Amino acid sequence: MLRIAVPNKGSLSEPAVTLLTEAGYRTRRSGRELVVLDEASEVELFFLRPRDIAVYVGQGTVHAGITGRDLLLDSGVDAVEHLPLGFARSTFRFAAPAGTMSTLADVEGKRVATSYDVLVSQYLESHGVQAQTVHLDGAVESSVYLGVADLIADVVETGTTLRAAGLETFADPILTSEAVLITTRQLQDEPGLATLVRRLQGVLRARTYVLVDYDVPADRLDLAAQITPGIESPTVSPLQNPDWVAVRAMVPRREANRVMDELYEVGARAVLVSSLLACRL
Ligand SMILES: Nc1ncnc2c1ncn2[C@@H]1O[C@H](COP(=O)(O)OP(=O)(O)OP(=O)(O)O)[C@@H](O)[C@H]1O
Ligand SMILES: O=P(O)(O)OC[C@H]1O[C@H](OP(=O)(O)OP(=O)(O)O)[C@H](O)[C@@H]1O
Ligand SMILES: [Mg+2]
Repeated sequence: MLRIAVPNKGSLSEPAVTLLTEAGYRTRRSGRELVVLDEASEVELFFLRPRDIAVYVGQGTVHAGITGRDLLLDSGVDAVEHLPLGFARSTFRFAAPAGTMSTLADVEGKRVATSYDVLVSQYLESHGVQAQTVHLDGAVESSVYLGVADLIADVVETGTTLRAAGLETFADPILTSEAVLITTRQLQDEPGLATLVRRLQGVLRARTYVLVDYDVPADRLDLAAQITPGIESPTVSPLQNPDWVAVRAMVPRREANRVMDELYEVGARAVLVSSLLACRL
């Protein structure tokens, strides 16, 4: 049984559960289930606090876990990133009252409020800046107005929370984060892990591609195939009318509309785009 730690709350939880469900795992039916055994897939899912997941993985009590890159680094645990998962994307940045700070040197001697003390302390130390960190559990943006800190270091996605607090980012981003699958160095070769990774990759790749089907005059096939080269090569099938062929190919999702326009231009018709649920490439 492969033991996998899954975030039980917060921004990571819902997309992580969706990903595992699409990858064919049985997930929890209610928010109160702490452990789910999926015998068919030979995995056990443990629903844990996102911040604790690196600790469990680092101790080897679970084989793998889903957490944020920022949380992994802040944990200081010797676990490794195995696969980026493409959701809960954010940057981790310094921010201060608008117009008060512009470079990292301005942080010298100041009080920095954060929920990620280890990450921030290590970053400041490696850049030769001395400052005091003030640990807060959340709503860090309010700390400056309330007088417990001079600036903050926190997760930024849209920047809406910062703007509402009258804060502005400055200096380079400390980190770019997203959800990641983590394991330990010792468990990289665990047999079930390869299956988990293949299943997750199958869903992640299926999300980034679409399937394009179209009919094209046989004498235009070469032109059309250049537009949709597919992964290996496009599938070409005969049609009842010998002057035409049917073509099927995978296309990156973000290019789907450009590809449809170009296919139409070269004479393709009945151009259909459909989503994929999962794949093995
Ligand atoms: N607004 C956001 N957009 C994208 N990712 C986010 C956002 N807020 C937090 N994260 C990411 O979620 C992870 C933090 O997990 P955590 O459980 O603290 O989530 P949270 O959404 O802040 O939950 P909580 O409600 O408990 O504060 C980190 O990897 C962080 O980068
Ligand atoms: O840039 P934005 O789109 O505004 O998102 C960033 C905010 O989202 C998270 O807060 P969360 O809602 O988790 O509250 P918390 O501060 O209590 O953790 C994070 O800590 C930021 O405050
Ligand atoms: Mg939060």
